[in-house]
Amino acid sequence: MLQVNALTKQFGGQPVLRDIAFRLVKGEVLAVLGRSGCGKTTLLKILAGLEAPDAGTLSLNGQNLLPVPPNERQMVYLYQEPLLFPHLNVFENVAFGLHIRKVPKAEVVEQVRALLAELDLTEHGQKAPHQLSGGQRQRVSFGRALIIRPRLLLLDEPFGNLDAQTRADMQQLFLRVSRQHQITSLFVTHDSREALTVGTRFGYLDQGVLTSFASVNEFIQDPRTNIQAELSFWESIQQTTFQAKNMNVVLSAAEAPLPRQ
Ligand SMILES: Nc1ncnc2c1ncn2[C@@H]1O[C@H](COP(=O)(O)OP(=O)(O)OP(=O)(O)O)[C@@H](O)[C@H]1O
Repeated sequence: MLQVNALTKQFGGQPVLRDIAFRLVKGEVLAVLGRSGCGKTTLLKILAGLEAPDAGTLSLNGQNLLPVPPNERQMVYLYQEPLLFPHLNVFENVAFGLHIRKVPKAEVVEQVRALLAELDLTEHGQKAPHQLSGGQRQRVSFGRALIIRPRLLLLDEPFGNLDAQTRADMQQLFLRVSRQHQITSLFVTHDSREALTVGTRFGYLDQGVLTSFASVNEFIQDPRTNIQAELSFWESIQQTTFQAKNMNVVLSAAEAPLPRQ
């Protein structure tokens, strides 16, 4: 279990995170919605060990994480821009984390093949990163993360650069794979629909204050998430279209020649 308590951070006297507290059980995905500049990246960097908090505690399965250096936290931080080694092909990029852990070669081949198949990348194993599409590169990056069985996956708008369809496909893939491997994740996004799709728990970060919601309904109902406003917008569009269609039916009926008596 990940436990975060009373975490605070300032930059130049300006508070960026205020008294952040939450718990995450294995396999849960905390989707944190927040506007630009609300402190999402700072929170992820503190969890990953790339920034130090000013105060607060951070523990994973009872272990105090604060003294643990980033490379020993067994966390993976995924951003919008997939980080791949340009000189290694897809297979070797995914295998990298196993090679540095001295996993026997035959086992590496078996694990990487299985993961590439899961990520629909089997036919791209020999390609270099520059020969892939953005969505494929992001899948390889995901594969590099998953292969080392991270204790916590930190996702910072990971699909923000992808077109709407590829983004939706990646969300589904994330859901399938993270459920299957019981990956605990903190997924930050500006997009409420993405938060609703990937999250099992929900939070809203505003000016460094994290609100955790007890249920998806509370998250949807909170006006700050803007979900109700968006739903009303789509309902009004639907109504307008419906009325326009009906109007067309009435007009075309009026224009139709009268049946002969
Ligand atoms: N190293 C730093 N030094 C000074 N200020 C910083 C530093 N890092 C972040 N900040 C400030 O902290 C605030 C939060 O930054 P952060 O990157 O966490 O925001 P964010 O929510 O991830 O935004 P975005 O979605 O735009 O990436 C911003 O006002 C930013 O300018």
